[in-house]
Amino acid sequence: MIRPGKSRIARASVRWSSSNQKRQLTSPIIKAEDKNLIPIRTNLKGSQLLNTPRLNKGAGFTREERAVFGIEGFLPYDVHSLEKQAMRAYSQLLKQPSVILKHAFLASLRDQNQVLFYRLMQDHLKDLLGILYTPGAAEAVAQYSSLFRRPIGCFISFPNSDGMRAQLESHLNDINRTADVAYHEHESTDAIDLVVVTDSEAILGIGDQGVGGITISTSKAALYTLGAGINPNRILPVVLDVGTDNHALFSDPLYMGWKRTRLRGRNYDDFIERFIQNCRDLFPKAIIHFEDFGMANAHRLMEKYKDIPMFNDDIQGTGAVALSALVAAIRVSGGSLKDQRIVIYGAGSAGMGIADQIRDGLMILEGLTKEEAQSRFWCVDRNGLLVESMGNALRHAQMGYARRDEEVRDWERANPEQDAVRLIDTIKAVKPTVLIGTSTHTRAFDEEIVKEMASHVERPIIFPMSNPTALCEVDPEDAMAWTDGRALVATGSPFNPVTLPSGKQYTVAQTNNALIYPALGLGAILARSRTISPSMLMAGVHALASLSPALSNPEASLLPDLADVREVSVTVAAAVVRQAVSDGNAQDEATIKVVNGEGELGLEDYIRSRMWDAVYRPLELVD
Ligand SMILES: NC(=O)c1ccc[n+]([C@@H]2O[C@H](COP(=O)([O-])OP(=O)(O)OC[C@H]3O[C@@H](n4cnc5c(N)ncnc54)[C@H](O)[C@@H]3O)[C@@H](O)[C@H]2O)c1
Ligand SMILES: O=C(O)C[C@H](O)C(=O)O
Ligand SMILES: [Mn+2]
Repeated sequence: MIRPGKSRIARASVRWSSSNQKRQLTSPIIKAEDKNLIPIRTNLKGSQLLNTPRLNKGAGFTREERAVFGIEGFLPYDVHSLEKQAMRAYSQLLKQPSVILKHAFLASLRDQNQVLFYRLMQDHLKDLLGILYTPGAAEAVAQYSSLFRRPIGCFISFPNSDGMRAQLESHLNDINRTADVAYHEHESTDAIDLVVVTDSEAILGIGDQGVGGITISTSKAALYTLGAGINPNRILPVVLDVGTDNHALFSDPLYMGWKRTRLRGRNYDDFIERFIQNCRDLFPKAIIHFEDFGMANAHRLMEKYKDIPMFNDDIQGTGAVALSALVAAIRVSGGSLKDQRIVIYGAGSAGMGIADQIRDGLMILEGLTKEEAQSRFWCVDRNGLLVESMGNALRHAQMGYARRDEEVRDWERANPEQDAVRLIDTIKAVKPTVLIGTSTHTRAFDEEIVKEMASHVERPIIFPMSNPTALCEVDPEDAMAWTDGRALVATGSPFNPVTLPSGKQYTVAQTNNALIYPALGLGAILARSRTISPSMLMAGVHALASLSPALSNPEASLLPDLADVREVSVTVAAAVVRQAVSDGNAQDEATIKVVNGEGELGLEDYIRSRMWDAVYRPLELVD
């Protein structure tokens, strides 16, 4: 992905933060109340206003607003603060007996009162992330059609594709009618900064989910707001319904999507092209976030659209978060990135995205050639270790990583009858320092594998990154028990802290792309970057790695807590913006000025000042 000579991150200018350079997370000094929020102007009154989630305040409407907008008779008398409303909503949520019903409660709150939904989420982010996002979102996606109440997001279905432009325009008009997209003075009035789109072929680790994939787009969209303060009214979550190869959905009478096998080939490509061109026309400033596409399409589309502001979260976001965690882990284990022997189990979008990002890190930071960098990896997929003799069976993204057959010829095999070199064979022969799981293979890193790895290295670095929780390659508690607490572990889904043999608690970092993609998006939006370049990603990696708690305390988590993502995002977005400006990729004059030291605020405060907060803005009636 790094094109030699194109990246302007000069090797000499790149320094990983060392332990004494660890950055502190600071709390925002710019409060929502000080942001000079523009009143919302609307002509909606009465029940129409109450039924418009982007404007509704429920019991939070002031006395004056109730009189002006004709809603006194629609509401009980007392006026409640947003804080009190959030407390009530939280106690209602706690009464829901399961994760899926809690998720459904949050979805319906979002669909009633947007500000209250975000305020509740912000107040209890640590508790609620696992419900709204991974792992809760997985269940919600899978049960989409049975739990459906009211649609949220944008549905572009292939059989309706003649009207695609009109469908997108309707969303734009609807946003302009039911929301005031300019949140504060600096914001432009043309909506849509960000499109989050999935075609649902590879949702998390649960595969093809058809139209239910809309919930991954809406969850990722909510994380942009919670994690980086992107105005929710300027984000469009989209599902492209191109059919499904999940035949269980066909036989479900309640399934709500298009009951056809998945569109492939030319028709698929033309459909995606029309979607991208319509987005470029209607939302010229928007960046496009691709989520959970199948591996073959994900890589192809990323390559095809690399000259527009887009990124693939599963490939690039995941690569970036994994490299950040790896850099932190190496600080603790000692040694350098170039000394690592890295086994990746599950050579799909995420696995190969991680390989590419670490490879780029080796090239930029350690000055390795591409071939030297690729020689540090052994990738194992369903059919075993990737080797050159697999030929055409190798996917394009895997090619540079296939090992020479001679290398493995004399390896000891657990099952010599089989051609494939299994994970255990690879671990025995390679003696890896790093083992990353993106396979969706539950508990694949069993006791034998983990103990074998730990018998060769002092601090085995083990990242079981598959989501949701049930698909994780190893429970961190087991990994710690099998290594006497020596492993450095980070997982994709949230896990509780582990008690080590010493009696100390070990916090397991959540190595989830949610720790970095919101800030990548924010940085790209503020800079109005022409593309999202490899050097911007690498700048984000540096910034995130510099915030690792493990830099100052080797027993601490490898990455900041996902619940602190909003402050993490300020630092990461600042790095991304700076890189976009120094690459000549930024187009936003105001932001460029700030980076050049000509603004009223420093860059981080400027970023905070541009973030959306869950507060009620005053309402003004217009005719
Ligand atoms: N932590 C994160 O931020 C993050 C980000 C993206 C994806 N993921 C997770 O990574 C996993 C893979 O996602 P993806 O988008 O790369 O999917 P993918 O389908 O592109 O890749 C999965 C790969 O694993 C391989 N595989 C499946 N079963 C296997 C087995 N038994 N042994 C070896 N290989 C096997 C498949 O052949 C495929 O190449 C999912 O669980 C997803 O949730 C995590
Ligand atoms: O959604 C997540 O939790 C991360 C990631 O994008 C995934 O596909 O698993
Ligand atoms: Mn994903």
